[in-house]
Amino acid sequence: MDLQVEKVDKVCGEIKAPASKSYSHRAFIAAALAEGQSILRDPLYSEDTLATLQACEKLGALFQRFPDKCIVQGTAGYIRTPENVIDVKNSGTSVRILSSVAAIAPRANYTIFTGDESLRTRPMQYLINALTNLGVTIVSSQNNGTPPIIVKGGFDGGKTDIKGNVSSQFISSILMAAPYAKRPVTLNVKGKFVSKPYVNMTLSVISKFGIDFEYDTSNQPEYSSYYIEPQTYECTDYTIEGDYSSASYMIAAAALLKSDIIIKNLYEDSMQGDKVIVDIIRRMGAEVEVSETEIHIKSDGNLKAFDINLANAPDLLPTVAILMAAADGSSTITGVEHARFKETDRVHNCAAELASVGVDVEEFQDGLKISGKPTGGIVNSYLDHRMVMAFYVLGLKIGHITIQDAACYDVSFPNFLEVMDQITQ
Ligand SMILES: O=C(O)C1=C[C@@H](OP(=O)(O)O)[C@@H](O)[C@H](O)C1
Ligand SMILES: C=C(OP(=O)(O)O)C(=O)O
Repeated sequence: MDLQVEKVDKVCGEIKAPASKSYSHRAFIAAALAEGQSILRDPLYSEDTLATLQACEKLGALFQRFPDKCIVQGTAGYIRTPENVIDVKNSGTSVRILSSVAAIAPRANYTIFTGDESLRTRPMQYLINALTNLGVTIVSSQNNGTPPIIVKGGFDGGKTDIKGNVSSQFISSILMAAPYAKRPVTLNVKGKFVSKPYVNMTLSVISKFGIDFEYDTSNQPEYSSYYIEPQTYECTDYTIEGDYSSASYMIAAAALLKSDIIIKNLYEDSMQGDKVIVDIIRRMGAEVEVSETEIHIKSDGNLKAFDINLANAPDLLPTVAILMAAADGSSTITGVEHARFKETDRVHNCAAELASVGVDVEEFQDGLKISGKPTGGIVNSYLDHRMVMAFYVLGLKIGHITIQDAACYDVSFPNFLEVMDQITQ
């Protein structure tokens, strides 16, 4: 499906941000690992989070899905080996976190994870190495460090190191499965630690499900250390907060256009790194009032250039790139080399597609230098949900944008188009 986007004048209304993708993945997995019945309130049912939910069902948990909640009968860690391979489609979070989880299945059985063409390029080697040191048998089927991944049951535990510069999902993965290792697990994250807020989100979820852990981050940037002893996840009643990454498209539209909009379900004390989008639009010139559970944005649509490091918020790269393209002057994004290993190489593809709509862009290894002015044109989405949603917002500002292969916003934000229609009427 191609999307034709035309200019609109203003953004207004009151809207609820969709539920967090990252918290939904973690809540589904923690509930699947818990003893007893958990209630997960306001979860996100998108293509990615459903990939995790269905994988957890194949590993033995029972899910009853309702629009506003999900009731999960957990496995208490006694997971079973699926009858067939598990296809997690486009979801990096699923393949990364569930690879460690599959290792707690009974010994001698194998779980196989695969996914779509993009997923089969996602790096896994650091996780494979770190789990191997913990007594797990795990291989990349083609021996090239990417999925398909084959995991044998059996997670001994012990001590392992991992480099933190490629994906925090490797660290979240080991932390989520560690309580069911035979022995305590010590995980040292070495060197640069990108996307760290996501690891803090993992710790927050496992702690809500009764898991105790210790950590020491005082030696950063050399290393950060995590320690978890054998224990059982407890069922709980857990509410999933709104998603700043998904909301970033509404927030960006509000900053770029004349606006007066309230976005609910965004928590002021959220641990999400992508919360920085609020500071970004403020620095660019929008007026933002933040209260405990919502934000109120007003803008005249004129934005100033600025520079930012997005190492802790890589999913904002496409959103911030289009904001910069519409701003006056020249702006720079740094710290996002790891965004090259997402659904697509987002550093390169953002540069290519901004150039194709008339923007001056310079690409470097860890970021982009961007100076306006976009004129419009045809945008290749590379089947990447965030490229679709970001360029859609740019289209609302400048008009005359056609986005190819645009249906993939389903991956994280199934009602994206309805929500955008609602606020631009
Ligand atoms: O753990 C998570 O939920 C995520 C971690 C981030 O990945 P990296 O840690 O690979 O940067 C982020 O890009 C992804 O969308 C979700
Ligand atoms: C990178 C993303 O997700 P994942 O790693 O789960 O595929 C994303 O949602 O932008």
